[in-house]
Amino acid sequence: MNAKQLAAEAAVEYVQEGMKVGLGTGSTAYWAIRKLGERVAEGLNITAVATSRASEQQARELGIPLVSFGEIDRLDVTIDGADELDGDLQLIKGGGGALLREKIVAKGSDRMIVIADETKVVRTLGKFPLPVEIVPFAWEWTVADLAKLGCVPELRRDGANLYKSDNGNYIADCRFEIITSAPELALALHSIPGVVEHGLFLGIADMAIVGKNDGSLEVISSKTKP
Ligand SMILES: O=C(CO)[C@H](O)[C@H](O)COP(=O)(O)O
Repeated sequence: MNAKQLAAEAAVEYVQEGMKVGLGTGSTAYWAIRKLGERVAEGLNITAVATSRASEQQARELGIPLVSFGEIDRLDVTIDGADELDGDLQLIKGGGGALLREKIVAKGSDRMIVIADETKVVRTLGKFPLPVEIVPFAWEWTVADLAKLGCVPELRRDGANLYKSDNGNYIADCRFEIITSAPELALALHSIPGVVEHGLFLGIADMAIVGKNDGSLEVISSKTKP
């Protein structure tokens, strides 16, 4: 079993009968959805919402019952991957382009469990370019404003075209040398009108389950969330 699958399957053990579950996006979340599908096939009764069209399709194929956001007001748990995480459970997400939906779903969950392999754990965030979802309108100005924050922003591409998120927006991948204060950066990003959301997840994750290549698991718990 690879390290991503190991972490994902350990996280799925936290899902109990009757729970409302947020399904993450990406190659690690894929394994969690797969395992959840197995448990549903064995009789586990849950409902779920997905953070991307890709995860929604996977869940449908596996027979995981999906509900609309109008039918529920909160989720019990969300299981999702990350591009980087530090020891304080600050995350960079959005490598798969789903950061806005992922943040909405994670913030609407009583518990967010991050699943990752050990390569995602860093001392300081910033090596992975920070994904920022921006509206297409006047994107040139938004990208110029992002550059003023000390990064090199690059609009994500999808072959010959600009990449569009499930929400119809662009993603600017912002290359910082290092992110010295993620909370300050988050505030600065939200002050730019064309920014819809950014991939810094601060004070949102409750625990991370990290799979290692030697087959072991490390659990990092939040020091700030009760
Ligand atoms: O934030 C995400 C998608 O928007 C993913 O969780 C993140 O990119 C990690 O992906 P993977 O598990 O494939 O490494």
